[in-house]
Amino acid sequence: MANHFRSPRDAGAAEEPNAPATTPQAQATPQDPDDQPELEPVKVQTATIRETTPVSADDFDPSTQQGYTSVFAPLRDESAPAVNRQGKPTIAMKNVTKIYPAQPNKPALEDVSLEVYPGEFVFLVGHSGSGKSTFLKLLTRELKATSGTVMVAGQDLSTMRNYKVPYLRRQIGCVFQDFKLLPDKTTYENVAFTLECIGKPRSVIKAQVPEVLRLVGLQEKMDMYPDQLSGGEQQRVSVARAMVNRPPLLICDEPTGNLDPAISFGIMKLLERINRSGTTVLMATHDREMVDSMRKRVIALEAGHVVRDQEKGGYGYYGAL
Ligand SMILES: Nc1ncnc2c1ncn2[C@@H]1O[C@H](COP(=O)(O)OP(=O)(O)OP(=O)(O)O)[C@@H](O)[C@H]1O
Repeated sequence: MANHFRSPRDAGAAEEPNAPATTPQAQATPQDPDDQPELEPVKVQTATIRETTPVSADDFDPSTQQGYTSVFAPLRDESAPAVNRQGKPTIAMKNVTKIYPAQPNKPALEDVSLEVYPGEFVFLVGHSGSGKSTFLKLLTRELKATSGTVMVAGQDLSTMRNYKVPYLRRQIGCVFQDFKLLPDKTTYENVAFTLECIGKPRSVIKAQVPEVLRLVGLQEKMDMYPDQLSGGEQQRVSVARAMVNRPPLLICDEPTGNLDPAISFGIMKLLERINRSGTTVLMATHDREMVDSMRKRVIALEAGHVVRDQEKGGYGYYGAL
């Protein structure tokens, strides 16, 4: 059995001001210690997840551990009204323009203003080169806007000092097309690494990692390395890693881009479930079928402009280019 509890190799990396949000150490969030509701395990693709106790050698009550937060939040009632758009938005962009120095006459984004509220599920669609990745990178402060204001979770990224950026990124889970797993770490270790890097106690890690792996249906593959997993399984590890600390915002850049349709559907159902437990999800995608079947809010970009912002929208005509 792999050593789940070895020290992080470079826990200090979490505090690097410019650590990209693509890394596990960038993903975390403030915790609510009272948030420990139970939830039925999810059915992922064809595998039924058995109701088991968390895989742990020790018999202890994780909820008594300081810093423990269950990843199993209650699901929002599906028949409940759509998201309440009052209060503080998770994302607020006002007149945002981004110009790359290499293309000074062609803004990648121009005068973009929009708001995304807590609990929303939003698809970001558009042709290749329309500005989707630029949009997402502005939210993690991988890029800074040339002008305008970008607010995430109430924080103004335009004026945020570099040393605060890692703390911002702890509130944003990221899932990418190419998974970005650490190849020399097991499933368990890949997820645990996120918590290790932000200094979570070993007892908390030991409780939360099996719990989140159970949620994504990988509790029986905890000791496998990424190259022993299928693409869909790897993506589920990366989803587990992104949400192990229950970030309020989950950003997904083409999360199903490398997966076949059936597997993609399982990933989308997982993301939808995470969303229904309160996490705001923003997903850039070219997956027309997925967007059309989910009927969520759709924001469409064309040449750096928002050309559509539609409740329960479809993909639109972006497939040909
Ligand atoms: N580092 C960069 N330097 C200069 N121009 C860039 C840079 N990154 C992106 N661009 C340009 O900005 C525009 C938007 O690119 P972006 O990557 O955001 O599009 P996208 O919608 O994510 O595309 P795709 O769907 O292919 O990933 C494009 O014209 C692109 O060429």
